[in-house]
Amino acid sequence: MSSSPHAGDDLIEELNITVAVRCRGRNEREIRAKSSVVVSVPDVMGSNEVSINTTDDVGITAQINSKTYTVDKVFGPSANQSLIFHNIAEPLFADFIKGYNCTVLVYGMTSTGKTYTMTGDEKLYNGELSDSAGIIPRILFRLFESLESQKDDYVVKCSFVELYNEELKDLLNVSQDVPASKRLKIFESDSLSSSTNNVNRNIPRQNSSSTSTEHPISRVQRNYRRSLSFPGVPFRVSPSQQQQQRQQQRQQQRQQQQKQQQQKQQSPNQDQSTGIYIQNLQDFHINSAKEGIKLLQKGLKYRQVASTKMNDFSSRSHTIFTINLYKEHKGEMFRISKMNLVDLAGSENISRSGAQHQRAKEAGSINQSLLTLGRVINSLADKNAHVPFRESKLTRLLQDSLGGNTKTALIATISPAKINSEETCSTLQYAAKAKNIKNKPQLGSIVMKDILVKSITSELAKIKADFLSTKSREGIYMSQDNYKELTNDLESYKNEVQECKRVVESLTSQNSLLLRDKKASHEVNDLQRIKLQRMRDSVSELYAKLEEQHKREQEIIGATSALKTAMGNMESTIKKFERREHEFKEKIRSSLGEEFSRLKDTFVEDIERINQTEYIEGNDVPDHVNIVKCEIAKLVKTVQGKAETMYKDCMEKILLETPKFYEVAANQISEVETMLNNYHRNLSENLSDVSEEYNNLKQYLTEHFFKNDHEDLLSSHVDKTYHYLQSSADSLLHRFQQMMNEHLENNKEIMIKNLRTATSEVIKKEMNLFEPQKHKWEQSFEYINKCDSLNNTFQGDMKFALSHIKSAVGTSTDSVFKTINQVKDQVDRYEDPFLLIEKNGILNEHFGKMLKKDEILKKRLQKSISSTKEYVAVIDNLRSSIVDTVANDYKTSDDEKRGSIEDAVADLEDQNLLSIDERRPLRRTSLQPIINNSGLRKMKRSNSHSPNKLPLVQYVSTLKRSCSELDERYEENKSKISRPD
Ligand SMILES: Nc1ncnc2c1ncn2[C@@H]1O[C@H](COP(=O)(O)OP(=O)(O)OP(=O)(O)O)[C@@H](O)[C@H]1O
Repeated sequence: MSSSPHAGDDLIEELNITVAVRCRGRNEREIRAKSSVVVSVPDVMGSNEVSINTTDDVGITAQINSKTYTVDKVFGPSANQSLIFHNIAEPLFADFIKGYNCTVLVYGMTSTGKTYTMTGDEKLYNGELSDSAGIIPRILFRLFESLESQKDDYVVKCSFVELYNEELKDLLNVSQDVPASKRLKIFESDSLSSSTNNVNRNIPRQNSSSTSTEHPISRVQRNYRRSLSFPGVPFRVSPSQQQQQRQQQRQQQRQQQQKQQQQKQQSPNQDQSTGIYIQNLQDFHINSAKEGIKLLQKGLKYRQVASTKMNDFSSRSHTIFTINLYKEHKGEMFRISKMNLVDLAGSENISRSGAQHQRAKEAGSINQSLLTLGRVINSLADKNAHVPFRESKLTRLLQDSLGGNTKTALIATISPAKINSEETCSTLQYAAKAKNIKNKPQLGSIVMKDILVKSITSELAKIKADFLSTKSREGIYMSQDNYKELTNDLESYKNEVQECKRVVESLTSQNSLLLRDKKASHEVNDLQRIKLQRMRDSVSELYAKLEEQHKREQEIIGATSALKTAMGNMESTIKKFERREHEFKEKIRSSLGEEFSRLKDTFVEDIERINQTEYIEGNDVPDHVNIVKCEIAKLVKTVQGKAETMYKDCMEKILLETPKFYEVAANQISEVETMLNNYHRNLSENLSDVSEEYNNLKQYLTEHFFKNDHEDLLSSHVDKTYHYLQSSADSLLHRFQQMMNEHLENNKEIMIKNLRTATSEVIKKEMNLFEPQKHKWEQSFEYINKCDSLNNTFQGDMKFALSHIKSAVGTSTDSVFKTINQVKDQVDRYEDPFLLIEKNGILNEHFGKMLKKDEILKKRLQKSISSTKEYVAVIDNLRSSIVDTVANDYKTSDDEKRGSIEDAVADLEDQNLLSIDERRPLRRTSLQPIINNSGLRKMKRSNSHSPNKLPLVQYVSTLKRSCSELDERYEENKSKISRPD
């Protein structure tokens, strides 16, 4: 709904909304995120411009590319609460005291310090505010300071309303299950007057712009139950009291109608506008700042606050703390003014704030209402006919403050960090826009003192009655109904508490689960963000590549079109050249073709003739070669003969020496053989002696050794022993058993002694017999030694003989080698055949002749070839002359055509009309003298200076003349060549 103009507006001065920007320092989150500062503001204050660099540029470029917004005042991170209050709130406060309705709004992204600015630290320390106290507590203190310093009477009331998810809530009167009739509703004063029986409709609304309260008197009457001295403790009213009240109301309505009439007369320009108020919202009387602070604290306790990713204590609702002031005005009247202190919930990027479920719903609602507020600001700034106030409750509530009749100040709070730059830009944009909104501030309405006093008195009377009734019931301090209601309430509260506890428990467990989910989703989000960043990077890279590609394509397209044009030009030129070429070819073919072919044939014939004749005439080289061959053969034969002789000599010598050598060797071998035989015989003899002795020994040993009969000796001894034993036995026979051992013992030694003697005697005898054999045996050893020495001698003799043979063979070998070396030396001493040939006079003579003739032949050939080359060069020259001439002939248009003529000549060459022989390339330089001498050079020169002056016929005749000249020179050369030197 747009604010409609009213009669008398012309008299009211328009005033722009005061817009300030407050930029806090980077908070911990932003520092942790290493998000740079992109907002330029003064440290404290002193400028009205805010710049923000949304690009990645730095330095001067950053300054140039930054966006700048102009507002009324800018406060930096060092601006404290007191400074903000003095600069923004205090001027409005002065107006508020004067009787104007005022509004202070804080607007901005979440966590930028809206609540800090508006409320700050509201607690009291020894009855004093802290430095961090915000605007509301400071205003409350300032208000009572100011009021108490003045003599004027006053009444101060406060209300605190919250707009949460598009639902209004009285933060000072929080009760569960509020009946529908008691719910807060936004009303416009006109609609109220038509839809309700409220006494207010009959009360003159000198200024009905009050947003939270209708006319104070009606408010007093409607909310009579409220205690003035104990705000927040609601009183119940009995039906009889209600009846009584209704009667009083009706009476008062009548009185008010009369007063209204009077007031209209007093202030005809007032009460001209429509107003917004909240039905059922309770306001509480306060007598001091402390009471106000208590109300504020009570309301804040019920405010919707939650922890979000961006702010640990994020306000999830919009709140309006209203101070209503009834200030004595000209004795019997009181002027009503109000101060609306609005703390808006922060706009937030749901994906960044990590809001889910309830938080996301809240954020959606907040964003929606802020969006509407933005649209309202835009419409007002652009002075649109339609302003969408009705699109949200927030804008409806702020209808009087934006473009209405209040004095308004807007504080836009911003973050300096780059991560919030998008939201900061949006906030600044709205702030800058809001600066253009014009309000028409008007003084508040007036109420008669007696009405105010009466309403308060009646309210007090009700309270008093209540007290009296409770007192009369002894011990019961409130009415029975109230008591019952309270008991019921208490029961239901108990149940609710139990219920709540259970809910809290389940919510706590849910919360822990949700927190876990939140953490996980944060991690996922972080990953996604990184991925997104990477993708963004690659997309920007691709864009850059595309850009480059596009540039190249443009270049290629340009080049292609240039080429096409060039091709078109070339094609036309080629066509022209082709036509001219054709004509030229025809001319050349007809006029010069025959001449040149004739000339070419002549030269070819001549060259062949030269080739044939020069090699055949006087070619006696084979004869000389034959002679040389013969001489060489003779020499070879001589050498062979000498070699054979030498070989024969050598072989003869070898044959002579070899038999002698073998004779000596044979003699020596036979000597050795004789010696060998002698030795062998001696050895055999000795060995046969030895073998004989061996045989003898063997025979003895087998036949006689220990086989000699010594019976006599043995029998004598045995007999002796037998007799002795017999005698002993006989003597001892009787005492055999006693004396046997003694006897044997006694005779044992004797027996041994006897046996020993007998044995030694036997051995002695045997040894005597063995002695001759032993002697022979020892002799056989001598034979063996003899044999050995003989053998050694033989070996030595053999060695000697063999070494002799060896030396004899060595001598003969040496002599053979000597002979062979001699032969070799003789062969080596033969003369070098080449030297022989050198010395050979006949050979040398013939060789000389051959070389001489060869020289002559070469010279002749050289001359013939050079002459031929000259002729060919002349032809080449002629050809170029033709080219020049023809080119000159065609030089009528431009020089470029020369190329086509050259091509034509090349074509003629291809057709074999101009070239003599491909295998002999022509050089113009070698024919320079001829060309210089011929008339062609002159002709060429003259042509080059004066094109088109020599007609083709004239040229051909000159050509013919040159040809005949050439013929003459050729004949001359030919005769020179054929003439032998
Ligand atoms: N200028 C400032 N100086 C010191 N601290 C500040 C300032 N501004 C904000 N803060 C601090 O930043 C935190 C967030 O501020 P506050 O709750 O006021 O933000 P908000 O804009 O109200 O956020 P939301 O919209 O989520 O309610 C608080 O702890 C507050 O103390």
